[in-house]
Amino acid sequence: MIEFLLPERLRAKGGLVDAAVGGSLARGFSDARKLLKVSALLSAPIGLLALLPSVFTLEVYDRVIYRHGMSTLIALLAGVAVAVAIEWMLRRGRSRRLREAGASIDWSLQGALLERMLNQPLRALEERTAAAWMALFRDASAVRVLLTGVIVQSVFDLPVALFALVIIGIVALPVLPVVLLALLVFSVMAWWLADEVKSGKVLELQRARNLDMLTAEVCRARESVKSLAQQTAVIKQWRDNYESWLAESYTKSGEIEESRELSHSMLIITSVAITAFGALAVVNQWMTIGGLIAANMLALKAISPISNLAGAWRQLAHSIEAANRLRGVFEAEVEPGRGELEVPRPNGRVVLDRVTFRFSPELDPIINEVSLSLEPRQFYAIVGRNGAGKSTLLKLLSGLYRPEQGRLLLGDYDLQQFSREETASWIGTLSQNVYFLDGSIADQLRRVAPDATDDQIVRACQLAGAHAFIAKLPRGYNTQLREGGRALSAGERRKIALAQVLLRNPVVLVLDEPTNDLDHESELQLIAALKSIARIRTVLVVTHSARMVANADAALSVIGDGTVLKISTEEALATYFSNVANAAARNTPPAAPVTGAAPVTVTLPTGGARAA
Ligand SMILES: Nc1ncnc2c1ncn2[C@@H]1O[C@H](COP(=O)(O)OP(=O)(O)OP(=O)(O)O)[C@@H](O)[C@H]1O
Repeated sequence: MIEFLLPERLRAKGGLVDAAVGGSLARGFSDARKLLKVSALLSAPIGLLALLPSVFTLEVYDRVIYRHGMSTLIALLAGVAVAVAIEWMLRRGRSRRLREAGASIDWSLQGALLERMLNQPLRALEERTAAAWMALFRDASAVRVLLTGVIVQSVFDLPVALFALVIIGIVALPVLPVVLLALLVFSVMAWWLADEVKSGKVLELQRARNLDMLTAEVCRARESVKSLAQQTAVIKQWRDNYESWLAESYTKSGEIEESRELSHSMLIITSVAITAFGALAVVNQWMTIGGLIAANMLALKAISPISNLAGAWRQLAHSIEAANRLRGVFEAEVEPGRGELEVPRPNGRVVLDRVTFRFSPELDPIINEVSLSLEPRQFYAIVGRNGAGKSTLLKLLSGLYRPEQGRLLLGDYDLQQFSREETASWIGTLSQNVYFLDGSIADQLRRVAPDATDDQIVRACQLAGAHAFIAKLPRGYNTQLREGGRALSAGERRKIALAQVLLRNPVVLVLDEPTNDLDHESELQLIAALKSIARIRTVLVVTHSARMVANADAALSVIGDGTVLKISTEEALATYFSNVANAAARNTPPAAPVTGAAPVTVTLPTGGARAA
């Protein structure tokens, strides 16, 4: 079983990130392995010492009681006291090492899982729900429990069973066959109960996982549930899931209780059988009465590791399942790590060379053999109907999605060779969904550009239109954001996110519907800022805003059948914005290029205003 958990099995091939993840995993597991070895070694003397009370009983009956050996009793008591003290110390040492091994496995596995998860391509991240990703972290705990919990301790105690049998053979040979028979029955019973390990799945735990995931979803969607008054449907769905889990759990608990009761009865039967056979043997003087009592105690020691293992099958099956799921994540492909050489900063030309992309093999391509060349110092609007594929195209252009076929070039470089950090430092992406990790506004900005000066941060916020509202907050840049920034308005969140993008001073700016949630004045300011940035950078904006399109240099029309056309902004306006066309038909001027907005001087935050 431990074979599943070796770091070599959890490590995927090649790449710097792999080496880093594999390295920390291997270190954590190798530390744990050393500690487990010491614990296993300590288990031998602990097991031997644990048998002493039986030997003590034997000696008390056979020597002290029958021969009135008071000095023997004192010597035995002294010996037992020393043995108990030593055993206590050894047990403490073993528990400490098992605890440390658990901590080492937890630390390395959870850390490596997080690293591995965040280094997977965005598509792989999207394929599991957030709740499913969280469940994987609980899987890491299940692996730790397997390696340091009751199962390992029972395995460590198996040699004790052997020692106990040897002593029974010496002091109570006639009852040995009874004990061996009992061991056989317990082993068969343990195997019979191991159906979950044999089938490789624990239905109850699967249902518990589903219930956990649904609960997490409900907590996340609480606002939508409330605003759409979906409580009744949600509560029903949750109760159905709960009942499905409860039914399985109830049945399983029943089976476990039955097996526990059966074990209990079997132990009594074993003890009665040993006593009965032993009595006959004592009467026939084949063994002593002390041997009989000791044999009863030793039989319990021999049987308990097997019966403990039988009770731990469910945990074992769960841990094996968890390890397999984790192995799937560790074997999945990750994005390349940072290159060995720092290459010159690319210019802002973006080339799509016969690029095809689809979400899964059975679906039609969203982008089909598209070739495009987007030039630096240009402002492109990307337009198209809902669901046409604009955001998908943008994710391809920003390196978040990788083409199934074809190449994506930034300047002279094929984008596939770069790490996410390198790509993000050149292509700044503002996605449709803005989410902030817990921390102050300043923390959010520093997280993306740790070396930025205060002045650069403030300038990026000014450029993004965020500084004015941040300045008015009672705690300004120290305002704490929680749960993605719920305390801010959607427009405010978008402005801070734009400031994060600008702080990285990218050569290409890729923005997905940046004017969503912005008021009229903010939209005008943003358009003016983007126009200024486009004098030195490449700017690509997915938009439904006629005003934004009117101010772009060119438009890309995403048709929705896999093709993308490069068209003029006039065509884009005429085709996609019926309000503009209608306005034109009514002889009213279409949305004019921004002239009234306050002029914005663009000095990019890091490195100043550089030509692309
Ligand atoms: N993760 C995904 N898995 C499968 N299909 C997806 C996924 N994301 C998007 N799609 C599908 O791809 C198509 C294009 O989606 P995309 O988000 O690119 O559209 P869009 O043009 O940006 O739309 P909108 O204007 O509404 O934002 C849609 O039909 C959508 O259902």
